[in-house]
Amino acid sequence: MTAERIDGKAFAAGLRARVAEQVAAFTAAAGRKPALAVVLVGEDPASQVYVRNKHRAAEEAGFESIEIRLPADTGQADLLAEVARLNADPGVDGILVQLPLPEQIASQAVILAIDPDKDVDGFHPVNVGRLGLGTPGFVPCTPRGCMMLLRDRLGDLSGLHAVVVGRSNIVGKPMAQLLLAANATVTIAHSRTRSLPVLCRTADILVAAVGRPEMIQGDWIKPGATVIDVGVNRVPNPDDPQKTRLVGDVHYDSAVQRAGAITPVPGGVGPMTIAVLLANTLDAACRRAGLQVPDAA
Ligand SMILES: Nc1nc(=O)c2c([nH]1)NC[C@@H]1CN(c3ccc(C(=O)N[C@@H](CCC(=O)O)C(=O)O)cc3)C=[N+]21
Ligand SMILES: [Mg+2]
Repeated sequence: MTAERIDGKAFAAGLRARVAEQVAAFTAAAGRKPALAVVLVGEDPASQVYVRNKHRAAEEAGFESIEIRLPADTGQADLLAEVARLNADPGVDGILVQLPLPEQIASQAVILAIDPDKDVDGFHPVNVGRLGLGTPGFVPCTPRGCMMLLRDRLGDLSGLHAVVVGRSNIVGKPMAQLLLAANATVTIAHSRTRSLPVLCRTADILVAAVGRPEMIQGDWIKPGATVIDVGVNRVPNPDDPQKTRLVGDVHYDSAVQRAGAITPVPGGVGPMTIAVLLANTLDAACRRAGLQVPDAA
């Protein structure tokens, strides 16, 4: 059996096109473009690539894209002042502070300072609480994108066993909440979980978000399962040590022989993250303008 490849890149392109249409409708109704502000502190090369990609995707979809770059030695107070300025700016709908932040800055303090109604990452405790309660709020982009791919592939998730490997605040925990809200039976596994391969083999849905390159092997996968690989790991390229290669948390070549469907890396979950960021920003703009929030998926 060879798994179907879940084309996140194509799905994300479709989502971005739908968002672009809704952005045009918003701009006509509100008399201004919806606006996303992305704050980058420092010069981490990977972060620069992500921020550039977000900027390009936002402009292509018709958003006003505001990029704020601050030096690597920026103090916490200065970053908080920047966030306060963006909170107070009525022309800004969504605020994203790129993580990780330099070590002199406590990311929790920064996240807490963002207006929850502009928190398009869904990282603010108010939005984390809303997700837990099942009340309207912003859902983190990566898990929301994974849910769109799962619903597209499987439809109703009721009663399926979902195993989420990884318990981070930005992926594992919110992913588990979303699966639970969709009536899946959810297990959260992590680095201390005993008999992880045996547990994974009971999963109808396996979400890999541990940040360990190619950790999950084909023989950990239940035949026919749907595998969502959230990992984005840069590893040395064996063919050319000067270069790196992007791999997931799943060993793709062995997993593809067991799974029913699997997301590749790159081209799976990553592109969805950016498309959902745009969908969340449009939601924020509509809510702030008192317009009806369009259906994203
Ligand atoms: N406040 C904040 N919000 C985030 O959402 C956030 C963040 N900080 N910090 C970093 C992580 C990571 N992240 C990704 C976005 C897109 C791809 C993506 O498009 N990946 C492409 C490949 C890109 C490449 O080649 O490097 C793919 O998987 O096909 C990956 C990872 C968002 N993050
Ligand atoms: Mg862990």
